[in-house]
Amino acid sequence: NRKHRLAYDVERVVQEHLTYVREEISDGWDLIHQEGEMKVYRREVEENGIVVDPLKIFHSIKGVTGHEICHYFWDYRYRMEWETTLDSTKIIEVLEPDTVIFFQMHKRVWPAAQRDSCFWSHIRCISNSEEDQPTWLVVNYTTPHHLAPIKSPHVRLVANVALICETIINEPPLNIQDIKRENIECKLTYVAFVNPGGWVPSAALRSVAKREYPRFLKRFTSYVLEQTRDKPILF
Ligand SMILES: CCCCCc1ccc(-c2ccc(S(=O)(=O)CCO)cc2)cc1[C@H]1C[C@H]1c1ccccn1
Repeated sequence: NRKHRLAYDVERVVQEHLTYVREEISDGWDLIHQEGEMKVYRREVEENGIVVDPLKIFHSIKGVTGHEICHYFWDYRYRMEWETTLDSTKIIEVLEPDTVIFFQMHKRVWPAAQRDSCFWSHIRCISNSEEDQPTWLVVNYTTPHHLAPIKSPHVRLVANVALICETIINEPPLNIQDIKRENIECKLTYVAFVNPGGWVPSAALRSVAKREYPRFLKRFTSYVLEQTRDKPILF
C-alpha cells in the first residue's frame, strides 16, 4: 500500500539512480574538470536545441561519512549556508519524514530569465547485506505543485539530481567506538540531469555549468567538514 501520492515515483527514480550509478564511465563522457579527488564528467546532449548535458561527479572526502554528507545535503536548514546560487529555498510540503517538496528561486544568470525549481527531495539509507557501511543517498526530482505556480518571467527548471554516498573505514580499529575521523572517508557520486526549462545559449550554459558544479560541490563538502569537525561521527 502507498505511503503517499508520490511513493511510487520516488521508488522508481531511486532504483533508476542505483542502477545507473554503477555504470562505468563509458565513452561519450568527457572529463571536464579534475581537482584533487574530484573528477567531473559531462556528456554533451541537446533536446530541441536546449543543452541538457548530464553531469557525473566522483569525489572522496576524508573525515566524514556518507550519512553526514547526505544529511547536510538533504536538510533544508543548512541549504542557504552552502548554496551560493539560490535566492531562496523553502519546504512547501512534507510527504513523510524523509521526503519533502521544496520550492527554490535560483539566482538569475544574466541575460537568461531567472529560474525557479520545485522538486521532491528524498533521503534514504540502503544497508547492504555485507558487514561494510550502508549506502546513503539523496534524490531531488522535479514535481509540479499547487503551491509552486509557474509565474512569468520565471522559467521552471526540470532537474533530476542524485547524491549517492559510500562510507569507507580505513584501518578499522578493533572496536567501532575507537574509530576516529581520520579513519573514515566518504566516496560520493553526484549525478545531475538539469534541463534549464527554456532556451539558453549553449556555450554560455556549458561554461556556467563547468564553473558552477565543481564550485558548488567543493563548497558543500568543505561546509560539511567544518560542521562535523568536532562532532561525534554520524554513521
Ligand atoms: C541560465 C541558467 C540555467 C539553469 C542553471 C542551473 C540551475 C540550477 C542547477 C541546479 C539545480 C539543483 C541542484 S541540487 O544539487 O539539487 C542542490 C539543490 O539546489 C544543483 C544545481 C544547475 C544549473 C546549471 C548551470 C549549472 C549550475 C550548477 C551548479 C550551481 C548552479 N548552476
